[in-house]
Amino acid sequence: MSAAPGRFIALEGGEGVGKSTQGRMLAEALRARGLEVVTTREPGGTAGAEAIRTMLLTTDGEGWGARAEALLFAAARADHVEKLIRPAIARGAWVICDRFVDSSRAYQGGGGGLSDTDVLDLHRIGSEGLLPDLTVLLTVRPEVSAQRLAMRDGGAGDRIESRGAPYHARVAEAFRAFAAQDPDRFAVIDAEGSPADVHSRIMARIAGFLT
Ligand SMILES: Nc1ncnc2c1ncn2[C@@H]1O[C@H](COP(=O)(O)OP(=O)(O)OP(=O)(O)O)[C@@H](O)[C@H]1O
Ligand SMILES: Cc1cn([C@H]2C[C@H](O)[C@@H](COP(=O)(O)O)O2)c(=O)[nH]c1=O
Repeated sequence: MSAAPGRFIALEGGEGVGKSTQGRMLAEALRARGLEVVTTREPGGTAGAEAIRTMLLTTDGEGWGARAEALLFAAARADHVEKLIRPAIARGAWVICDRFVDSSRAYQGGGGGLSDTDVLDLHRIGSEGLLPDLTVLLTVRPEVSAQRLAMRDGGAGDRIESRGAPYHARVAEAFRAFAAQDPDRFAVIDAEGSPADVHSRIMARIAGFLT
């Protein structure tokens, strides 16, 4: 009998919607079933990608133009995919990634103005176009995420989180559009309500991968 296949699940959405919380809960639920689970995040997940994360998100210095920013995210992702994500999937692990290429499409594309074709070209070159088996898009009303962020860290955001409401509205709209274009890959989950409620909604969408 061949080993169960590895799976690649990405959690996506705007700032403070609960991706990290749900990633932890999902990992715990899958480990309880005896599965190997690798949790990781973007930008980051490898030493090189974490170094790029610091360059991208700390508020020192003059910041990056939209194209340089997109290239840096793609470079971080290339290292992450090559060194951590592909090897984990190949040995049969479940990879749960807090953000992946759809964040680049939504932030650098929808928010920053790059075309979706350009963002996907960078992903093709950097990561051979790897896509998650399932992208869980968590959605909440902006006032709910603002309240969660205020409770978590007083709303003190990093360089990208601190961009204004119009930028984040474009990001949210881009995520919605990508999910509508690709309903087989995206599961859009209402992320309002308790963490346990949201977790149950996610587990219901993951069920097909567990049989
Ligand atoms: N369903 C929920 N109800 C209430 N609070 C929540 C819920 N889920 C997460 N939180 C809280 O909201 C805050 C943001 O959650 P979390 O850090 O998981 O979001 P995130 O999407 O990973 O954020 P970021 O975009 O900054 O990475 C945390 O303080 C967390 O404890
Ligand atoms: C992967 C990725 C991320 N971003 C942005 C989104 C957030 O503002 C930060 C990451 O911070 P988090 O607290 O870990 O969510 O980076 C982006 O603009 N493009 C991307 O590809």
